[in-house]
Amino acid sequence: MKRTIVVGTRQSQLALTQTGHVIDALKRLCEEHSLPFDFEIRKIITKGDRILDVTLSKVGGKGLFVKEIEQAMLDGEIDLAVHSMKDMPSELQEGLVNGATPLRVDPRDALISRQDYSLETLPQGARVGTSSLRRCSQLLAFRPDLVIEPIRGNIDSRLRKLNEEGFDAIVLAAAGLFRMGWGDEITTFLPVELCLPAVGQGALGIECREEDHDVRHLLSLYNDKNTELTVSAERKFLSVLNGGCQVPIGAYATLVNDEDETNMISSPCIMLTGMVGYPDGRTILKETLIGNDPIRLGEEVAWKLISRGAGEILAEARE
Ligand SMILES: NCc1[nH]cc(CCC(=O)O)c1CC(=O)O
Repeated sequence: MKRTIVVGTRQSQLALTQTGHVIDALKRLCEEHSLPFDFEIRKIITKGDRILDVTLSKVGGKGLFVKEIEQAMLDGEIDLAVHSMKDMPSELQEGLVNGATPLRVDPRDALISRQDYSLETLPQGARVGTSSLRRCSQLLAFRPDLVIEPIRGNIDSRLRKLNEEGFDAIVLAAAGLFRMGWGDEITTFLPVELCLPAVGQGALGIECREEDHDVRHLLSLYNDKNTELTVSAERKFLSVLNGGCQVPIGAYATLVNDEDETNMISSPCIMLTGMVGYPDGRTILKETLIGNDPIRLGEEVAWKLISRGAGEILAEARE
């Protein structure tokens, strides 16, 4: 008897597309490993989807999109759910776990501009659309003359607004555009040195019930250890700073060496950069440290920034 795994998803095009990709990958793993599973999609409308017209940072509440999906999972209506890692809350509900962190794709932010402007060549006072305080802070630090204006909605409606609302450019995560097959829309990528990505950007998380051993076994086959390590350092950094999805915080971790001089595999070495900045870009604090343990590393980078005044910046940004 085949078990049908019910996959919950939000209705946005991005959510549906990501969920589709993950189901395809899981089906391939089931074939490879002779696992007897079928898959079925169930769409869920979350609170976050119903209030897209309100500024999300004002509505607050971490994991706005995730809560109802988690309840459906606890109720047994669905068995797993695919989340953009950067939208996944730091604390999952009791009884639920992140069963897999698949291989991360491009973590960078991308500039989509009319007339092929790069961030350097945008005219003085150009209007750039983004609702992210993190993007706003870093763009203004580099180009204080830019006029940053909020732009909300799904990726497709933001691309439409670029033209309809007369923006010179907008900034979106490259990952979402690639997953949608819209990579061609990208004018330039913002280097991570200029615009540090959101914690977990470009990665996915796959949530399931802690006790669901069939699903957890399947998901363990889909996990990417390196992505899991680097993303957990970034997420620890964020949780120490107590950041939600709308704070001027960024972080990006990579593995710096898998081997020591003798070419023996040594424990992975993680390099984590964290940033906190005023939304107007007048000050940006950044810190880079290297370490073996992702949790300690995340804490250390956060404490270092706190000792340099990150707490005051965040308190002001939250007002
Ligand atoms: N904040 C919304 C959001 N959540 C996840 C993505 C796609 C990128 C990703 O998976 O990291 C986006 C769009 C964006 O920021 O441009």
